[in-house]
Amino acid sequence: MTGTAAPLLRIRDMSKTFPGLKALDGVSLEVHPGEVVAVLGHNGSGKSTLVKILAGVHQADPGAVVEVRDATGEPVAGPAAREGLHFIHQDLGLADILTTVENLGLGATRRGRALAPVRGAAERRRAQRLIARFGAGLDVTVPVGRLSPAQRTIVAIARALDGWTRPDNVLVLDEPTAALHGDEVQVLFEAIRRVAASGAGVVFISHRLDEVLELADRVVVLRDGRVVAEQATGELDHDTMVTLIAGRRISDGATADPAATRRDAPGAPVLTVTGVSGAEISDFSLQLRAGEIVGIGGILGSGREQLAPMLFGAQHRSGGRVEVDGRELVADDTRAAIESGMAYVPADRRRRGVVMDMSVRENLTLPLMRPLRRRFGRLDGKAERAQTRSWMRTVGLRPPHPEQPLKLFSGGNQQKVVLAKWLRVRPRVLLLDEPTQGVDVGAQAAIYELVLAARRDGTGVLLCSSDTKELVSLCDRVLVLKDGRVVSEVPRAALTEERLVRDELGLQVAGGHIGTNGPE
Ligand SMILES: Nc1ncnc2c1ncn2[C@@H]1O[C@H](COP(=O)(O)OP(=O)(O)OP(=O)(O)O)[C@@H](O)[C@H]1O
Repeated sequence: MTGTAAPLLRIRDMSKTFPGLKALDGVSLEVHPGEVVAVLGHNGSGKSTLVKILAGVHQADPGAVVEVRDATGEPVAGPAAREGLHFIHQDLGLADILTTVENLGLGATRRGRALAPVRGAAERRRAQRLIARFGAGLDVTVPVGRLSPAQRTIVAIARALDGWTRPDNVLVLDEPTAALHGDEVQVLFEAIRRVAASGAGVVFISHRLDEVLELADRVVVLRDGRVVAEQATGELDHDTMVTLIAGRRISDGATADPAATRRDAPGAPVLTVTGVSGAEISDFSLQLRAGEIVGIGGILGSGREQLAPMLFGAQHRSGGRVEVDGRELVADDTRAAIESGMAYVPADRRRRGVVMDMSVRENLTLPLMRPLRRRFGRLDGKAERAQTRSWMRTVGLRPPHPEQPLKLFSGGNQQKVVLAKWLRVRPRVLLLDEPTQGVDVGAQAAIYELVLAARRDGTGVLLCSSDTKELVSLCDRVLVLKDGRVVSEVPRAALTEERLVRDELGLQVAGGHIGTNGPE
């Protein structure tokens, strides 16, 4: 709905200059009551910077105007204006060492109950109720740092909505669905629609264009910090949005066909997993061959999120065997896994993928220095810099500044560095967890190309993804997990999104509508 009422939020002429870079350049934007406005743009286009300025994390350059009004059109000033804006940031802003109960308690703190002690059972029940609204059953008493990315997203959403006080507020969500499965996304969308229907305004940032088409009334497209388009969603389709974001026509990579890029039939087994068990995983077995991409699908809690870290040794496994090229790996030993030729690109890049204070060059070089060593063990700086430049071009890093610490890059650009870092070592086995989470359509296509190239080189790829479109695009076959066990194996010929969703949810074939996707 695009109301004619006065906007709840009006931004005019917002710019932001970081040293050597103009991240925002004269951005203007309005959000009306009941309206969902999507802000789109390539990685590094300035979306998060805009959100961080609204949240008071960064200060805009002089001259910017931000007006917050209530439903009667009256301007709201000072702290009340800030209280009228609620945020879910890309990094979720949770305290990892605190439990869900305590993180939700922090929400209470903001609303003036700072000194109220966390009242054991009552607070726990309140936390469980809030979380249950999002269809998630999670242990609200363990530190949030031990939850999966999707579970943490749900805690952040519950916290933002718990802080909701008035219908004329504005909810700002920066890529809230990046770690969520389709089913969980629908739960979130229902919550967002309820918020908008009550008269609030919503700003929604996402790279998932189908979701934008489904949820948003209007899109505002940023390119290199400027607004380059503003249009009602009803006038747009997927391809037009891709073109507006990239500034040119590109494929979004969703049509990648692994069969077309196959060099040979898959080779010898590179990864053999037998009867592996651990948290949320029971008796998992798999044989992954050289030059094969095997997908792992499953909803939140299916075990999908635990599998890759468990095989890599980053998460405890209580039984079973993992062999790379026929050699057994010691459980829970990531160093042994790396030495065996295994590489792992985690979903949660901020915590496990990279060293944020190090530069792009250092992060890229870190896992494999041997080829760059010269006499007396010194690194060949020239070769290192050339290699860094080449990888930056390959993944389209923006801005192309090899010496800049990783923490100063946008989320999507950080993801590109994590991927490049592990592809550089040419692993035997590549474990990918949500590899395109948070990356823009152009980078997604580039990442798919890199994964297919790794496979052509004989790498065995295990692709764990909540994105069924991604699994269908890339995989030779997909194993679907449910309640920690493999419930189906879908070969390439039978691979469709509908089939995967059906298996992931454990749905029965109903009236021939679902599951009529050809032979197995
Ligand atoms: N603290 C900072 N210092 C220097 N540059 C920064 C800082 N924060 C962000 N930038 C730069 O500002 C630009 C905009 O980043 P921003 O995080 O807003 O992008 P984004 O559109 O949210 O990208 P993504 O889709 O990858 O999340 C990027 O080039 C980024 O490297």
